[in-house]
Amino acid sequence: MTDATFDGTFDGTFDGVVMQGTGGIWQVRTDDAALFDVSLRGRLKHEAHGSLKLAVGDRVTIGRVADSDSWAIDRIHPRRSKLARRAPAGARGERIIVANLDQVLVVFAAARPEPHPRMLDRFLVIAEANGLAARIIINKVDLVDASTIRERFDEFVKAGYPLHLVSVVTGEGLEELHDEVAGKDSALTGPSGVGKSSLMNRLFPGLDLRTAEISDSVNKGRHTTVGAVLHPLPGGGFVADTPGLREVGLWGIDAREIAQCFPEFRPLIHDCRFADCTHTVEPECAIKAAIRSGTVGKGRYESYVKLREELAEQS
Ligand SMILES: Nc1nc2c(ncn2[C@@H]2O[C@H](COP(=O)(O)OP(=O)(O)OP(=O)(O)O)[C@@H](O)[C@H]2O)c(=O)[nH]1
Ligand SMILES: [Zn+2]
Repeated sequence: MTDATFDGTFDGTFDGVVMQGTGGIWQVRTDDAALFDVSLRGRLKHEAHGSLKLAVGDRVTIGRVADSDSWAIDRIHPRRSKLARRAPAGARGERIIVANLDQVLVVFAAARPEPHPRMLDRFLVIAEANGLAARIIINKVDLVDASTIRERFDEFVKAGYPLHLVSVVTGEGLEELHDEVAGKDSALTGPSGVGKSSLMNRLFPGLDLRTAEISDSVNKGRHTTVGAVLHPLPGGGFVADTPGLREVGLWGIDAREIAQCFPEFRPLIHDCRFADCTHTVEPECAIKAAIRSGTVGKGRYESYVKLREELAEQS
């Protein structure tokens, strides 16, 4: 197998996906499910300081380095999407957490731990700022009465987010959720203890989310993998476990962009009297009118105001 970029350095090339990586060694899974530990070629390493930074989730072409047993990444394919942490103000560049995602799965629990809707807003804003679709999953619905949960998360349904009420214990809602995850490339996130691993292991038996085998060379000298790790799903697609996202701040998002990160605000923004309306103190603000009429949730608006203030302080 060769391709147009083959320059004689490799015996052959294969296409695959970067599953994980630390310390310059990356694990690539080829399209026929073989795993390789690879490094970046010198040329790409230099480019990595520019716009082309290799990330978990990237599609790559790898090849065997001639006259050796080692493999290297020959080419990084263009990305269709990315989940990135932007750099703090003043710093350059961004850190890509996962490339090539279809959606972000934000998992919270109905109870134990108690859900914080305003924390959920932060996860959703991160997804929106990256142009990614988000799906809200409320696990442990066996612990709380159904109408209480529905009421509690109604503002997110109004905002247009798909909401899955599920329980690993009773099996409720799992079939529908399975159909929305299978075959797709998803990032999994949410607070600790909400049941993310239990849920994925139940949806895809054998996935073994937290105990995924980290190849020795990839994890050399480290106790835990710091970056995202992809878990391939049977039948295609993957789930990316993204520990990094839990601490992701909203660094680098412009305060003026934040209203765009609330999907239920987007169709209203142009109806405000002032084109540069901040939706806080101005008269004839379409968003404040929507809160009064109940089409936009008060809690969501509270998050908007708080996040906007935080971001304004950064710049
Ligand atoms: N009642 C109830 N308990 C659940 C459910 N799903 C998971 N749990 C329990 O919740 C606890 C946390 O589950 P985990 O799967 O470890 O949670 P996690 O989100 O992966 O946690 P981290 O690894 O810390 O991020 C475990 O004790 C599970 O048995 C559920 O649907 N109902
Ligand atoms: Zn306004």
